[in-house]
Amino acid sequence: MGLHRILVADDEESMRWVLSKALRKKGYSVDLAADGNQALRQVREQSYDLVIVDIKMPGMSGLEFLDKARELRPDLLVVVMTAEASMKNAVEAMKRGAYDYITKPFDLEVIDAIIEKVSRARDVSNQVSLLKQELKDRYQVEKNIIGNSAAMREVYKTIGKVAGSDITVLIQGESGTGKELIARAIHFNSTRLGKPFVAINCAAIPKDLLESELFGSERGAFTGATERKTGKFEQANHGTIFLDEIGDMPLDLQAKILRVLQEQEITRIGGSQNLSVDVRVVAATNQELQERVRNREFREDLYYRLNVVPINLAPLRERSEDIPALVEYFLERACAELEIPTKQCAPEAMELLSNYSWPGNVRELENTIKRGVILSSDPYLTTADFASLTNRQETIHAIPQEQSLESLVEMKLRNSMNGIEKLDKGDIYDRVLEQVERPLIRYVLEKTRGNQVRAADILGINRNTLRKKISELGVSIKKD
Ligand SMILES: Nc1ncnc2c1ncn2[C@@H]1O[C@H](COP(=O)(O)OP(=O)(O)OP(=O)(O)O)[C@@H](O)[C@H]1O
Repeated sequence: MGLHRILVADDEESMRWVLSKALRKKGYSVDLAADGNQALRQVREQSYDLVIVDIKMPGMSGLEFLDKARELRPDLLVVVMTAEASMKNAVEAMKRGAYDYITKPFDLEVIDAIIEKVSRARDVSNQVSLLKQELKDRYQVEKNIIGNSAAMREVYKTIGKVAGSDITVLIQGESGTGKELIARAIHFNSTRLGKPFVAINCAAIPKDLLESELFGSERGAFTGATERKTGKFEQANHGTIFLDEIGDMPLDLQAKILRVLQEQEITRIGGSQNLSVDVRVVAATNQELQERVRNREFREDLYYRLNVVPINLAPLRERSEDIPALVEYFLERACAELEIPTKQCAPEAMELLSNYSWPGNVRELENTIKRGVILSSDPYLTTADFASLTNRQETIHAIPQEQSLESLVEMKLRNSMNGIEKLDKGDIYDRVLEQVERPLIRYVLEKTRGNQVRAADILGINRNTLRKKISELGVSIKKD
């Protein structure tokens, strides 16, 4: 965490020079401003870990800057520099929220001490906010796992038993049964709470990229590796890694995962150093792993190593007594999202839902309820609202991701286009498409770090079309 970026604002050029030289020598990135206005502009445009500002500057004074800067960024840490003679100013600055003050003239050691103090304070405050967030998540996880069937009660018992230790857990279950939800519950109920939970879907990442995603790579390890990259195992240090769809992992990588489990060590691609990591592994699969072991597609030793404690999530059709509670839960959530009073499900509709086979499991049920809520204008959902269940059995579960995106877009559209029928004319069609295109392109460019050739390939559009769209839509490209 620590400090990286510092802004120094002083009208005295010599002071700027001395401070920037000293700070840069210590490896910080330093920006300079010659007056309060310029400093404020920079604070608006950049994010700084620390601002060191002279209190006495022409134009906007340091105190005025302090007020305005903290209005823009309430968490900004500002240290003011003041002449010894004007202690009153220092007191005033502290009252207005300065983090500390230094009296001029000062030795560079004073600056070192301040930076050390700021660094420590930032680390503590970062840790506190991480903990707060994760406690919140934990609370939500507990509240968010629904189901009181014997099968689910067994799952809760196992979570309780394994959460306190570092035992490796293998969660098996069909797609959409809640494997990731359970993995999170294990993490958030363990002593690793407050440390990272890192999930990676081994089936979603191309095989040749998976290794560097997991273990990281050194600069120059392969073409295109222009900088060092930390892998998911390093990111999950002291926390939990969730290896989803582990059954899809290629055999050579399986051997490497086994090594991490045995030795708690990883090596970045292109690196020679072994790095020790302390990571709890929770893996999941929707395939018959034992079958894959028999077919020699999955290493037997890894299977036993992962399967220390198995959790089997039954498909929803085998625990249909959980369906009514899940329906109510998803009804409440969908209506809250739409900011409408909670809808109910008529008894016959509930029966229909309870008897359906749910090949896409809980995820499919969740999407079906969302869709029902959006499309019906009545406070009661009836069998008519779910009539399509009988004839879309074959297709709906094949595209759960797309369907949920569609529901989400539909929900937003309906929410934001109230009264549209009163318009005589408009350009709604183009404007809506633009609003979908822009975030899509921005997202893919972000993921490809601004590489337009790769982005066009992923999007499946022509490179020139992409270029045109970027300029027409005014997509800004962030390269980090
Ligand atoms: N018992 C449950 N209570 C409430 N929500 C659930 C439950 N089980 C699953 N869900 C919800 O269903 C959706 C799918 O769950 P999740 O992603 O955990 O499934 P998965 O088994 O990991 O799926 P996949 O194998 O496709 O990755 C999520 O939105 C999750 O919150």
